[in-house]
Amino acid sequence: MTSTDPEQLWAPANPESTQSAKLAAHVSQKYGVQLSTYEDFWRWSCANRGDFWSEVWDWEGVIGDKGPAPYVDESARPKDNPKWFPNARLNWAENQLRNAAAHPADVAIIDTCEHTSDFKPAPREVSQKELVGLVAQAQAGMKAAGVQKGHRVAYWGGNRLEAAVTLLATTSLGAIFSSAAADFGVDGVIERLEQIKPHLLVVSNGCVYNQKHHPLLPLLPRLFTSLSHPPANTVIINHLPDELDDKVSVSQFLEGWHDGHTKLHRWADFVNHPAGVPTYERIGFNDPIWILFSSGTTGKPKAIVHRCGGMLIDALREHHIQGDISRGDVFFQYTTTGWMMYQYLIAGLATGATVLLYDGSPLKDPATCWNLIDAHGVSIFGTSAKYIEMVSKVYPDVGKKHALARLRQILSTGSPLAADLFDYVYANIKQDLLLGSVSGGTDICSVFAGRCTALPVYRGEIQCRQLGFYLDSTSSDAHEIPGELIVREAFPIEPVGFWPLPREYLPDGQNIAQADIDAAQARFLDSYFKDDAGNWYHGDFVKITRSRAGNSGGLVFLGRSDGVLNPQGIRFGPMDIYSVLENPAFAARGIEETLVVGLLVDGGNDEKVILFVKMYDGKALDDECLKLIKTSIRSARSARHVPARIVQVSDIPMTLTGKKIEVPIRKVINGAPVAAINPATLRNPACLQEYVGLGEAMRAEEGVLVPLLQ
Ligand SMILES: CC(=O)CC(=O)O
Repeated sequence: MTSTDPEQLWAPANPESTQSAKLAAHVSQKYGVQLSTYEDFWRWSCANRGDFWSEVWDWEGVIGDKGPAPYVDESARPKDNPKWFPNARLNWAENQLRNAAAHPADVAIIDTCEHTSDFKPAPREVSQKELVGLVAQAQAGMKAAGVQKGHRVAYWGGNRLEAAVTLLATTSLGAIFSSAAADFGVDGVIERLEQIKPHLLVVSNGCVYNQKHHPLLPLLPRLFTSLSHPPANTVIINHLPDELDDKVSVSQFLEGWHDGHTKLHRWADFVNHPAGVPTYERIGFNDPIWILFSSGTTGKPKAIVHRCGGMLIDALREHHIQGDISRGDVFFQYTTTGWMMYQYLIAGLATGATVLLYDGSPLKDPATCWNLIDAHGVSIFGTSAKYIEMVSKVYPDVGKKHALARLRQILSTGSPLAADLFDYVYANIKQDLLLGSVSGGTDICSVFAGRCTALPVYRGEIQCRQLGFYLDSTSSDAHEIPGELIVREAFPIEPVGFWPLPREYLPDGQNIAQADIDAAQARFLDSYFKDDAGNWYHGDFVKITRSRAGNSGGLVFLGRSDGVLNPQGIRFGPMDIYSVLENPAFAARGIEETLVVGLLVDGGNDEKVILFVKMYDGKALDDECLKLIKTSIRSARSARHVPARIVQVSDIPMTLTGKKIEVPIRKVINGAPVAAINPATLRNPACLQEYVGLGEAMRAEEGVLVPLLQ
């Protein structure tokens, strides 16, 4: 330990009893190697990729046929996107439901949602056996509707039981799932469905958020008439009772809507088939399983297709081997169906744990998640860094108000977790738990920098690089020096490509133009690969620390790599600023949200750091607050980090998944047209125009006469 090492905040009581340590011992013995530390194991897993992932398959008892070795071409670069387990056959849903046979009465899913004064459904507990039956029924409905391997099934609605059943039934047939959250605007949904042309749409009649009913049915006519190929069948789920609100009556909608293209069904009718056990169509490891859309802000959303086998074995690596989640655990990840954390959550079923679903606002009543944790004995709670920050401001004394008796891990993602919030969690929520800041994202539908139960937690750092991923920064072995996050070796959760995939994956692809397939694959290559070595570029700016306690190096994420700031040659990420300001002291001063970007000056040779600040209603950015911001940044970082301008704005633009958009706003304030930003990808596109005006004014004041970015 050196004086610059961050404080160790937690350490496992019994690291050798963790799954990762046991697997390392098994590998050491089997391969005659000595893997004494996590770092040894991580290095071995990166150097022996076929063997490592094959060991994960065996250790996890994956149901299916692994096929013979070799399991991957070890010489292939990430850019070659090699096929993994080329002869394997497996089914994702079969593996998620595999615990039903031995433990039919275990609770598989607890389905909960936000209440209103006139809508208070009790939590639904669904046993393993019941879940299998529900999937069999939904599968029968899908078969009757003609759904087959490779067809797309889309879901639009809340994170409720029927969404999970739809996902499981879709994948049981080898069909491809895609989902949009209930709060996605209809334009965003049109843009997604138009790209993937689903055969079947399952849609909720509405949901509750912020104690209000949000009906979706009124949006359906616009959706259907806008799609060039409306789904042949649409199934409507009564998540809100008909009588709640006359705008949401499913009966009226079913009677009133006849467009002749899509056939409407009630969920209850669609699944009206005998329960029993579904059939499982085993497909190839590299066959598509679901399509996620990236929250890119220019152009159409990227339709990222993930591979079946990778999604299965990597989730087991993540949840069981590195997270020690297993039967008896209750896993609650706060998510909507529009975020990749949805798949991350449902994949917890394969461990035998109970998965808790909650649909609604996590903060309208800030006690909500903590009440669920107490009421249902949640042991693993996943949330976002933003949520933890908000809780620290609006409901700080969680640990005094809640027992949190079984809680042993809190996972945080979505954006980097500031060091102060590590302190907050350990001081105000619970001391004896693993606080895992984790990072990955839509592009890989998983986590590749994250938690490991065998390792300590250091303040402000992600614990480790996950097994099987040769993560590095472009500053390479010069650890502690920030650089771009890259993956140096191929990995099995690399997406198959963007939709539409090459024809070998398209059973019904005869109507897809080759030019569209080629354009999608070219966009895929362009999105992630930019050097001759064929490394994967993830788009993050990161610092990987020296290894401590054998942890393979901790990671500090510093913002999107293309949002890197560089005033007077000092490179730093927006997170360096956010981590100072995301602090209850600033919330108390009225700061709600901030965004940092660079304004190019000196012909583009230099830039000035601009901090946009949104204040809570009725609060103004006064001189005292400005002074506090500057002095805090100066003392926490350096004088070079102090923004050249601090500007109050009415809103900070956010993607549908709640991410700030530094890169497009940087372009806008430097003169690029706002039309390049796709408004359907934002929660609050109306605020963009304000940034156009601010950009013009700032450029005029800085004497920038010609816009420097297009
Ligand atoms: C795991 C993640 O990285 C989640 C996200 O930020 O989208």
